[in-house]
Amino acid sequence: MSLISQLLVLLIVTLALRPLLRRRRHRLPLPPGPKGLPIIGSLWDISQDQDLSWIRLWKWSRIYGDVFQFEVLGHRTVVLSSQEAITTLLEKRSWNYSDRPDMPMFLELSGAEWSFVAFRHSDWWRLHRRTFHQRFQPRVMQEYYDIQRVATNTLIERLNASPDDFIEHINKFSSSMVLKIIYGYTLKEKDDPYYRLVYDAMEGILTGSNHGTFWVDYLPILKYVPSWLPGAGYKKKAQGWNKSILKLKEEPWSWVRRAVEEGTAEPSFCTQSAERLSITPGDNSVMENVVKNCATMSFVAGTDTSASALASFILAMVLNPELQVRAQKEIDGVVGSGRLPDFEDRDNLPFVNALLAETLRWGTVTPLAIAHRATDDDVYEGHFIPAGTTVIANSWAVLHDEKLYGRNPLDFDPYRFMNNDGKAPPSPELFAFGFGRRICPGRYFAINTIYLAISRLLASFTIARAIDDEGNEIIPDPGFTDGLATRGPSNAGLSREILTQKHKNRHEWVWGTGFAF
Ligand code: HEM
Repeated sequence: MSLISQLLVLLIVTLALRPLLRRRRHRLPLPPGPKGLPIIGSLWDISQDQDLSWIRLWKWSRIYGDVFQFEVLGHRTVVLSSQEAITTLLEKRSWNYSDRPDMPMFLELSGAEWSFVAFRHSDWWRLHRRTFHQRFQPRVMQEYYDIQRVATNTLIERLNASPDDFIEHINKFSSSMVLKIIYGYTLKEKDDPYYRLVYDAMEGILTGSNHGTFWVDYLPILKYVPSWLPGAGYKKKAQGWNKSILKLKEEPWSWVRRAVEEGTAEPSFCTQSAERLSITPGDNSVMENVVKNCATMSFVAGTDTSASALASFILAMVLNPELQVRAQKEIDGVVGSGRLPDFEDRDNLPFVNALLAETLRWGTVTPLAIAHRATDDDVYEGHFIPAGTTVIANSWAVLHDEKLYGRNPLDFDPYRFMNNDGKAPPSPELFAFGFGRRICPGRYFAINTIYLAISRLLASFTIARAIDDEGNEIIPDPGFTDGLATRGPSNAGLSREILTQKHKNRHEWVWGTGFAF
């Protein structure tokens, strides 16, 4: 029998026997869910539904409940869509839900072995998390203020010079900050190699790490299938991503290494961690590898996420000009026109804070967070959750729950956070950054970044609607992209409608309250 036939037989036998071999370890029923077909389970339903992944899961939750399950190729996934279920399982019982499902597409085939976001719950993951946390805990945040101020001012200058390129400017804004903090590297104005590198790798990272996008995540044996076999397109995709994903780890680190050798290195996450852990860059120690992994992880995690939140904010301002006027009045009243808003102004800017909260809620950057996995068998409200189950929290569903955030959750409405009767809804920060022991460790830095950018943009510009050839305002479609991290303007809503108006009377950034920086 040829190798292919052997592999196919092995595959079919594995799939057919999986349900039979699975022990029924508990008498309680599994959570409700779609029945699915023999062997493939709900794969057909999933592949037929063209909705964004979190909308599809939200729709299923309306049919099967806030805790439902489905099976694909013998792999069980439980989806949590309510605050109660997420808090109980992922927060209160985080000892059992801090593992990750296997992500062979991402970690092995695409070469992202540095990505500790995808590591199993293990000592190896703990070592990375501790190393990262040292430089991203709240008490360190002030050390980054100057870098955040300079990056925000540069963003304003770039927007003023070429407003049409606003998507590129916000991308550069967030990557310039992480490059500086992590490697001590200053982003070049044009053709920066590391900026290009991270965006070259981004498609593979966002798609590959979204668990379940590829069958191989459900059936890891498929990673051994030769890439020339029909249907093995995922392997070719992974090979295409592999090069830039690997380079992401090596190239910026080599730059730091050279800078250290030449005595020109600026203090950064890399140099400070190396000093603290007595590593010499290039010594090939275990800890050198850990620091390199953490650095690469931060470069990636910190680049697209904050940029995505800012893109959603800009879209929200284009859609809701009256909110912008109100926020600008608040800023003018508190800060005046002689300087830009700063970190210490934050407590005095309640409406700007409400805009920030609503941006995190409405434009949910990571709508399905990142998949967790149950380590041991568990029971929730009379339903059995077997060990090994993948557990997905639908953060988007919770952040759009009318019971928590009031009416019209699809509308951008910061007033929902301005309630003075003591019944303000829960802070979106509780759901926007993941859960339990795997909660985003970069969230303090991300919130500071978004706050400063929002408040300084509002103080500097009025973000106006584009005008079409007939003189009518263009109202962009608030479309969101699919994947691990989404984007408000999606390069489809705002950019397609506004940026492609390049040579017409288009999107307008009007110089605002008239101060200099
Ligand atoms: C708006 C900005 C951001 C959002 C919405 C966001 C969201 C998330 C989410 C949902 C997770 C998964 C949590 C879970 O598994 O439950 C995560 C993990 C992570 N994030 Fe962020 N993040 C943001 C910014 C950042 C930044 C700026 C950094 C670093 C500088 C960062 C570093 C990380 C790391 C290292 C992990 C992996 C944690 C682990 O698996 O233990 N994030 N983030």
